[in-house]
Amino acid sequence: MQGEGSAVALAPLREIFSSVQGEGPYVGTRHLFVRFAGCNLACRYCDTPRDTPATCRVELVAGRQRFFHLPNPLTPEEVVLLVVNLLRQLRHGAVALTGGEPLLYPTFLRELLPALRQVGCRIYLETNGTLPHALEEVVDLVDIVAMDLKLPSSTGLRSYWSEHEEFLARLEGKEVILKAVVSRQTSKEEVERAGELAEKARAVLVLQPVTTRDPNSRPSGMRLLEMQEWALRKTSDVRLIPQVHKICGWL
Ligand SMILES: C[S@@+](CC[C@H](N)C(=O)[O-])C[C@H]1O[C@@H](n2cnc3c(N)ncnc32)[C@H](O)[C@@H]1O
Ligand SMILES: Nc1nc2[nH]cc(C(=O)O)c2c(=O)[nH]1
Ligand code: SF4
Ligand SMILES: [Mg+2]
Repeated sequence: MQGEGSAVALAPLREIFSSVQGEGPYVGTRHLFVRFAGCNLACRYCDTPRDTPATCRVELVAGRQRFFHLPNPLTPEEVVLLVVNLLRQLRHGAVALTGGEPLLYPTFLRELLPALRQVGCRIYLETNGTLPHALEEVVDLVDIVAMDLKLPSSTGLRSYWSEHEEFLARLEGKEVILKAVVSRQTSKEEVERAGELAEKARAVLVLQPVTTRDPNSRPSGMRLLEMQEWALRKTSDVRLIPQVHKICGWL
């Protein structure tokens, strides 16, 4: 998103806050979350609003869940100042870029990330793995990529296997976490395909049970064990990890 006649990149954000990483192998680590607004997908299970809010809510004191609000869109400089204010208060393992879909804003990220790296924090990118060209623009500026594998059984969308393959091809040498949200309807074929991709990418595969009030969508504990076994026939590191922040009451 470009401002009128300005060279500065702008992006709409939803929130900036300090919390405990609730997903994947870094669960339990303190991360500084920067959540972009807007997404190119519409996963059935998504727990994040799809709109672009008029303002971005920002924590003043890391982790206290007390916010001030800034009008969207923001500039990279503003985001650096807001993030540095929180990083100065408390050690964080990484700045976690999420959304919405952060890779909708590659120009903004190219201006934001070098400044964040200068303050010495690792960059953790949470992404839906469907925008390989946008990834190409920023891959040198991120340290850890947590890439979702979008399974039709849980997203309710078409499959994105070819985009995922193109995306992974650009992640050589990066730390990659593959994450698949699974539901009661997730098939053996989908899980095996996810395992094959993880094996090819030499990445850990996280099977993340969908968080839902719908008992017909929630996979049973036994079904999750079965899914793990299906995936373990294809790759060696398969972990069953729910969204811990929703269990523990963290943002
Ligand atoms: C909100 S998305 C934003 C980043 C990116 N768009 C993506 O999908 O990875 C962040 C993570 O939350 C997960 N997620 C969202 N809603 C969920 C739910 N109801 N149950 C389990 N995981 C969910 C997504 O699968 C993704 O791994
Ligand atoms: N605590 C916490 N951990 C998270 N890991 C990934 C998240 C996301 O929404 O991208 C998330 C989130 O929203 N909160
Ligand atoms: S890609 Fe991520 S942000 Fe977009 S709808 Fe799916 S889960 Fe939500
Ligand atoms: Mg979340």
